[in-house]
Amino acid sequence: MTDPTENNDLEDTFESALLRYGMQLDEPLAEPLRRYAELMWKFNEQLNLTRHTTWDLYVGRDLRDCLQLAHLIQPDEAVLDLGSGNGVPGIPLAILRPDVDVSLAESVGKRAKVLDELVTELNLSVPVYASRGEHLLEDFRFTTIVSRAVGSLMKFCKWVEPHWSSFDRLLLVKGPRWVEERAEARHYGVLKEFDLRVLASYPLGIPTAEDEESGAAADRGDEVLDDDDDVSDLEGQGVILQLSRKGRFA
Ligand SMILES: C[S@@+](CC[C@H](N)C(=O)[O-])C[C@H]1O[C@@H](n2cnc3c(N)ncnc32)[C@H](O)[C@@H]1O
Repeated sequence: MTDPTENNDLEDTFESALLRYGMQLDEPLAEPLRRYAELMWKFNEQLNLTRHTTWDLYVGRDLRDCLQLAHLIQPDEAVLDLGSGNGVPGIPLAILRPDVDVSLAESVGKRAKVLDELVTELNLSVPVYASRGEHLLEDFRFTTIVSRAVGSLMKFCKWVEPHWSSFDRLLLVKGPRWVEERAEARHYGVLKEFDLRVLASYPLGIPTAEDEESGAAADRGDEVLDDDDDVSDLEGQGVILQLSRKGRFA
């Protein structure tokens, strides 16, 4: 697998990055996704929103995660992106899945204001709440909470623990360190009441021919992970974890 950030010879356009990562998007989706990145980078000059300021990083890290997530949401769901920051994954998800009601929660007021401007400019019908996501759960109900780069598995279990009647499942986009997060959460006993599943796993970086052949970016099915399950086959991969109440998605 190649790390695109180390190769200065690669052409850095949206189209070439999509090609390199083997992603195909129809123009009606590609256009707003391109525009979102351009707007985000414009706001990034005033406020620290993202370090992914090349097309390769945007496509290879942000879009890759959002496309994986988009496959895992059922029609007509109500989704909350908790800790939206720059809008990932909520904004691309709203573009990719217009049938889904997406809301964004961001606790830092200045970032929430920028998110508001982004969704307005992109003509998306996406409410933005300048609030801690878990506080919203006191007044609203969602089917799925999605989140990336906001907190450890253990933190999430604690944040949402009093609010499980306000949503059905959590989908967390995680890098390879999720294995240590799982060990920490197990150690403190916070996973006892929950089922943890790896809904998707995928290679980080540009997929190789072998990745394509072996189906490395594959749905993992919906097996609940047992305490002693060997997950070494997922080493170095990105994953989407689903946390739900025991037996809820049996
Ligand atoms: C590292 S950024 C990640 C942004 C984006 N999700 C991404 O993947 O690039 C984390 C963001 O979550 C926000 N945040 C942290 N805890 C939060 C909470 N409990 N509710 C809402 N926002 C939160 C922070 O203010 C920050 O903007």
